[in-house]
Amino acid sequence: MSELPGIVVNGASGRMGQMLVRLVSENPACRLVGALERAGHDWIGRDIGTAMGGAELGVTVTDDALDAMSRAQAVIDFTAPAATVPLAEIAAQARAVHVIGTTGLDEDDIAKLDAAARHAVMVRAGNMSFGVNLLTKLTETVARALDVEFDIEIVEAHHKHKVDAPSGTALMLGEAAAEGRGVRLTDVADRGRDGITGAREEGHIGFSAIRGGDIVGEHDVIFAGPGERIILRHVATDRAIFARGAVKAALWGIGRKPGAYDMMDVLGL
Ligand SMILES: NC(=O)c1ccc[n+]([C@@H]2O[C@H](COP(=O)([O-])OP(=O)(O)OC[C@H]3O[C@@H](n4cnc5c(N)ncnc54)[C@H](O)[C@@H]3O)[C@@H](O)[C@H]2O)c1
Ligand SMILES: O=C(O)C1=N[C@H](C(=O)O)CCC1
Repeated sequence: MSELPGIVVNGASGRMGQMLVRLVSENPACRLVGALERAGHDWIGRDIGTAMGGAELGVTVTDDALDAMSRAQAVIDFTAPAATVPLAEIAAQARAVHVIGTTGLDEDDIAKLDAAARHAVMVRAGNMSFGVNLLTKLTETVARALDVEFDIEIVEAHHKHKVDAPSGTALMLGEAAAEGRGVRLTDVADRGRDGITGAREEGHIGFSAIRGGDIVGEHDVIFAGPGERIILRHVATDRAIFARGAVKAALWGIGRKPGAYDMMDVLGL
């Protein structure tokens, strides 16, 4: 019998990293073969299972991405742009699937990721849950059906540790709304209002971000028209929804043609 596909988790000590280590090591369809952390992290050299406060998993936390990737068919990466961009080159060299949940990437970062995706499979999404990807489809459909009399506002809420705004999900939803409207999001996005802003511009898509406590992730897409409002909402209550999507994406990507994919491709939406 052939060996199960090996998966590395980058940012293994993080909120998402620990969730992914658990899901990958419990999944009968794959094996956890590596746990990566940034250089200097306290957990380097320790077994990832015991570092997380559980049973030993036989995988030592390392900052050596080249070595970890030599045993892997895929790497799942929910970290930060400064970690994800260099890892993309290493994953491409190893011809391993790179599943990217990291948000806060700028245009330059995305150009570098796209270059790496010419050599290996990359699956990237600002949100890996089934529910949000379905909501993204619905957002595009509703935006296409309504005219510009309906103002589109995206309101998101996340925990107090989140470092980027708008969230990756909010931007995904904004892109879908813009696509439905037949415009470019960069031309119509209002990403922060303060002071005497003037009246709202017709056709713009607004973003608002709430940060507090331990909110896992909540997104409303509001279509505010004359005399009525349509509100599409997703509420995440468990990070496992993102991790499950990421593991699914890793297994889906193995053996596929190199290229840049997203969760819509994985889920067939
Ligand atoms: N796409 C999705 O479905 C989804 C879902 C949840 C979170 N996220 C995104 O995932 C990312 C991580 O979220 P989190 O809540 O787990 O954060 P976190 O702060 O708990 O974890 C981040 C991890 O990345 C590691 N890291 C940071 N910089 C690094 C570097 N330069 N090199 C190597 N490792 C580095 C940290 O040590 C830490 O382990 C964020 O960008 C977040 O927005 C995406
Ligand atoms: O906790 C986070 O950080 C999350 N980030 C993603 C985003 O930016 O949309 C997905 C939801 C949780």
